[in-house]
Amino acid sequence: MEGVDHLADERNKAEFNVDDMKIIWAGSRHAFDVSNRISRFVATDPVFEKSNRALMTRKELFKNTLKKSVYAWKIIKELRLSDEEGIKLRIFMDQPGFLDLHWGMFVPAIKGQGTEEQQQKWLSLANKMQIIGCYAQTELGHGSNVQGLETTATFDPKTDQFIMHSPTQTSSKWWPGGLGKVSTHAVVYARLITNGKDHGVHGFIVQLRSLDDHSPLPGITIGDIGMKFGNGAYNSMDNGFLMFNQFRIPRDQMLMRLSKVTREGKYIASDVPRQLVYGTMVSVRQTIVSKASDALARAVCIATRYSAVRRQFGSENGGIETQVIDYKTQQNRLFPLLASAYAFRFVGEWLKWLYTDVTQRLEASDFVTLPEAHACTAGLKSMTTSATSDGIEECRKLCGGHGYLWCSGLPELFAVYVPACTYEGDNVVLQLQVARFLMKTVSQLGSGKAPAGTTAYMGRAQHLLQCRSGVQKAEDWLNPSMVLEAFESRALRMAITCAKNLSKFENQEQGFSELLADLVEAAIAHCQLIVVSKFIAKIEGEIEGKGVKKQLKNLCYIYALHLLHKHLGDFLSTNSVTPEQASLASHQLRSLYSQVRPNAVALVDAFDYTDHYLGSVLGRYDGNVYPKLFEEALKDPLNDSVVPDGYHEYIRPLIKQNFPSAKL
Ligand SMILES: CC/C=C\C/C=C\C/C=C\C/C=C\C/C=C\C/C=C\C=C\C(=O)SCCNC(=O)CCNC(=O)[C@H](O)C(C)(C)COP(=O)(O)OP(=O)(O)OC[C@H]1O[C@@H](n2cnc3c(N)ncnc32)[C@H](O)[C@@H]1OP(=O)(O)O
Ligand SMILES: Cc1cc2nc3c(=O)[nH]c(=O)nc-3n(C[C@H](O)[C@H](O)[C@H](O)COP(=O)(O)OP(=O)(O)OC[C@H]3O[C@@H](n4cnc5c(N)ncnc54)[C@H](O)[C@@H]3O)c2cc1C
Repeated sequence: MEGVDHLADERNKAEFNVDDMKIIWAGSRHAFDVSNRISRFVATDPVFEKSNRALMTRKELFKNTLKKSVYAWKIIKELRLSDEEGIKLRIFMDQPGFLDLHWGMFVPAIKGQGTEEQQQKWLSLANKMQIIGCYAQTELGHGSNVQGLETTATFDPKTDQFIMHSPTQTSSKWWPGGLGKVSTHAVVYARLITNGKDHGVHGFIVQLRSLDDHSPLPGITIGDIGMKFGNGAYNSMDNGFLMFNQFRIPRDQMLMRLSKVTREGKYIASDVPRQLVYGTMVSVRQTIVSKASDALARAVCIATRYSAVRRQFGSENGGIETQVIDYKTQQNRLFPLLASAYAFRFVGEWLKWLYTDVTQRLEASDFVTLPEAHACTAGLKSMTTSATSDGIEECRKLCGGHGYLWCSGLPELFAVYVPACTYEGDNVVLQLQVARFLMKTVSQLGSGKAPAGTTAYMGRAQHLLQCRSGVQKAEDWLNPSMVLEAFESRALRMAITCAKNLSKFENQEQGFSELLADLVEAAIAHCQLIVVSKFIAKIEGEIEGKGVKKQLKNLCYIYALHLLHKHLGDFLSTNSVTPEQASLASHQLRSLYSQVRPNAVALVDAFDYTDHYLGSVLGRYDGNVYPKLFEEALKDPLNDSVVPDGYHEYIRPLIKQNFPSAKL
């Protein structure tokens, strides 16, 4: 029934004020207002219609993305939207495209690595979108191993230019978003060579296409790398390839904030760590964590609303059947994902703070917290994107058969989201960076240098290696210090075991290679501890709103205890908990599920997503699922005619068995 709220009963059950929770989810009243206003604006503007994109050809989809992106930019300029509003507009537009890379990587790379002069020149063009840029780092042969990139930038002192060259097929740039068809410029990462000496990978601003007719400049071969996973989905993006044939750029287009090449060809390295050349990746990894909570929340919102609408079994005497959300199995799969969405939100907020702090320190030439910022952004990017990808797929299964329909919104969400496990650093490669950081921290224990920040717990190694969990009854698992201690002792013991095993090898690098799998597990345990501890810090802080804190506490303990349950092997093998304590945790978890159940729909309403953004018949706000599924089915082009195209050619001859005789 149109206009009826089929989920009204669910909403009436809520034991907290949803509007207050919306503010907590958004981060502040101001952030909520911006998000709410921009999402409604996008939802009502026909240019941002997206329901038809799965049926578009690649070319149509690409052109449609251009149209939306340019329209978004026009709105940003005409309405004088702030940066915050502009970012929200792009998010709610919900179609990956060149704007993401221009604003998300090209501009930040110039800001982070360009001199004041370079920033003035290039940012004034980029900020007005008079040039469009992308981030060209990955090559056909190397992505993870940035030091293995092959593209060269050789200084020619005669002409005061760099010669950009792709010496092999594998040195072709391959993957950069926006490169294939749109970008006029790129920040290109290449090996800097002066006087025959290789100084490693540096960034260069390179013009790729004519600003008059968009044709590639002579010496440049460029194109799109082809279709990617899923219909619609990430195929709106022109990920590209690029080869240079002795292509020349002026010397002042090397990004020279971190190191310089003089007119004479002298290389001057500054005294800042060389890793700052990777700074753009660190900044994007930080934003990806908040985006993980967004994507997971979308999937969970769809699965929760649909689970409340969907009924199967349990009818007595022809009465009403059971809502599938009432099955404990459904709750055991769904509620930890709901809790994870909130957990990633709060750790994302904290990571933003950490990133801002390290940026300010770097400006004051304080590099002390850089390794921790790198480890946290890498590890949390890895952990949250892996959990979110798995979570979206789980939500699809939670919606049964209808979850597999395109109009559930879940297949496309998965297809767009899953490459997050790969871009900005393969998730395993990133956890290995965390593992290196942990091994270094462990090796310094007892040296008088106290571990700080997220590894401060390692400073209590003596206690954490010996302690036994004090949990005696199920409710003890609602005690923050008991939960934290279990996670800390598990993480520390896993790290120390790795360090001990490493020390058995004469050659540390060989040992590291042998122990890769264990090291990744230890890194994940450390990252999960960070997320749990930041959630606990959140619920221990001031939280306004009727009943809000209680809900967040429930979600926090669901998050922690489901991890304990999922990684029980780690907790038991490190003696961080006993089997009896683990079974008390399962008991507590079931009780928490019962407390969340009446609040589940309201907890996903707090995300404040519009039906446009969700793009899901199953997740509609009004729960009016079945008539809308029919409407969607009838829109399919196969239903344009009752008798399908091909009937006379194939079906009729088959039925009548009168096809021409086959010849061998
Ligand atoms: C109007 C519209 C408005 C707005 C639009 C707005 C917003 C959009 C915003 C953002 C976009 C958001 C989401 C993205 C969406 C889509 C995706 C699109 C783009 C994707 C782009 C990419 O993928 S770019 C390419 C990414 N590539 C990688 O990530 C490569 C991964 N590899 C590496 O990072 C490194 O090579 C390595 C870290 C794995 C190893 O490096 P190496 O130099 O070999 O290092 P080691 O020898 O191992 O270590 C040396 C020491 O250096 C330390 N280290 C390494 N990296 C860093 C670092 N980054 N920072 C600090 N320190 C670092 C390392 O730990 C070692 O330390 P030691 O102490 O041990 O010596
Ligand atoms: C949708 C999308 C958008 C992208 N956009 C951009 C962009 O805009 N700009 C850009 O420059 N790049 C971009 N990329 C490229 C991306 O950054 C790389 O694909 C990514 O960094 C992974 O590198 P790779 O492809 O070389 O993977 P590989 O490193 O080849 O990984 C293959 C396998 O090897 C494993 N592996 C690799 N090294 C190790 C190791 N040391 N130890 C253990 N296991 C290892 C990995 O875990 C993985 O299982 C994009 C990629 C995608 C999918």
